[in-house]
Amino acid sequence: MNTIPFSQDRPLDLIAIGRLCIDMNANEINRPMEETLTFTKYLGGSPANIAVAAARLGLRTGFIGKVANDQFGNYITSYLVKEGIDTGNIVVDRTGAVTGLAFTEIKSSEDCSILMYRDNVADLKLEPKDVKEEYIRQSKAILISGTALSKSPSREAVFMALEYAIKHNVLVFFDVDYRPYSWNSPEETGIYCRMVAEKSDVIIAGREEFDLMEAPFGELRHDDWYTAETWLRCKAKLVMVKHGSNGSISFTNDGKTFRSGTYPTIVVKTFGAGDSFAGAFIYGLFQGWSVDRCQKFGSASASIVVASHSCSDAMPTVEQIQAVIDRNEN
Ligand SMILES: Nc1ncnc2c1ncn2[C@@H]1O[C@H](COP(=O)(O)OP(=O)(O)O)[C@@H](O)[C@H]1O
Ligand SMILES: O=C(O)C[C@@H](O)[C@H](O)C(=O)COP(=O)(O)O
Repeated sequence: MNTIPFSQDRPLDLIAIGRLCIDMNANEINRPMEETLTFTKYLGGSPANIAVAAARLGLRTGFIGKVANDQFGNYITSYLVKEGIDTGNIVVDRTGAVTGLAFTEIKSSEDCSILMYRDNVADLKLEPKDVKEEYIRQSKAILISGTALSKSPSREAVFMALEYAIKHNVLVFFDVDYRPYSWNSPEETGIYCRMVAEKSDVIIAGREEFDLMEAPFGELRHDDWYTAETWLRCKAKLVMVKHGSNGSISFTNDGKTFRSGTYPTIVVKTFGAGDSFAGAFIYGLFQGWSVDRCQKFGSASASIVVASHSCSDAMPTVEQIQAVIDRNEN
């Protein structure tokens, strides 16, 4: 029996919901932003990156989101189409909102940061009426990205998607994807993310992100076992705690624990690890693999993306990920 039971006979495997943006990644790496002259444009936004990862691996993937009515918006939609992602539920904003931009600074392989331009962004203008019950009903799973909860009306749109998913037995993946600049306060983040986590089947987050959700409700433990107990007591079947270059640990509702380290790689930049990890991990769950194997697959995928210049464009194929695993096992 699969660890994660998906509804069968649905035309789509995964629908991601939330941010569709642009990454501008510094071409002159190992330099501060002040000295960076040129950037390369890529599709960005955590759920967009995860959707590309999933589609490249062969999952039938769709997206619910809102893009600006401009050239960047057109670029985003056409990139997704090229990747075979269903864009029929991506709405074009008509209020003059803009595309979110992430300028990345790659100072060294350990020291990277992002300057975000996210005032009046189209992705956070997604409205409940943009979320179609019939579309969600057609999928085996949805992926909610926490940043979409940071502002209304996107927040309500996500809750609508969550309720439709529960109603139609669509599995809910929740990636907390904490981006402080999107929120008014850590308490606000904690409370809204907690409301989604309580109803999610699979929760994927870093240690600090779980701390945020646990913080407003008692003593902060920074403890993966406490985290697992907290969320497995709710609806979660699987809790994944990511620990950056120290790997990850996951817990399932049948009392099992799985650990994964990382694969050796030449790191160009740190970002993109979480999105590639999530995309490949989710793919593995769809194949009915053991959690252990999914976690290794996710980790191998991340090792490829951190060694690349981009996030979305660098998402690997099954064969590329398997080659990393094989190389390290022989
Ligand atoms: N420097 C690295 N080298 C190899 N793999 C890495 C590295 N950093 C992260 N990973 C892999 O990516 C996974 C997710 O990374 P993490 O940094 O925790 O996510 P996020 O990017 O969301 O913060 C880790 O559990 C690990 O498997
Ligand atoms: O999510 C964004 O808006 C920016 C991403 O496209 C970016 O490249 C990134 O930070 C990836 O996130 P991660 O995988 O959690 O490191």
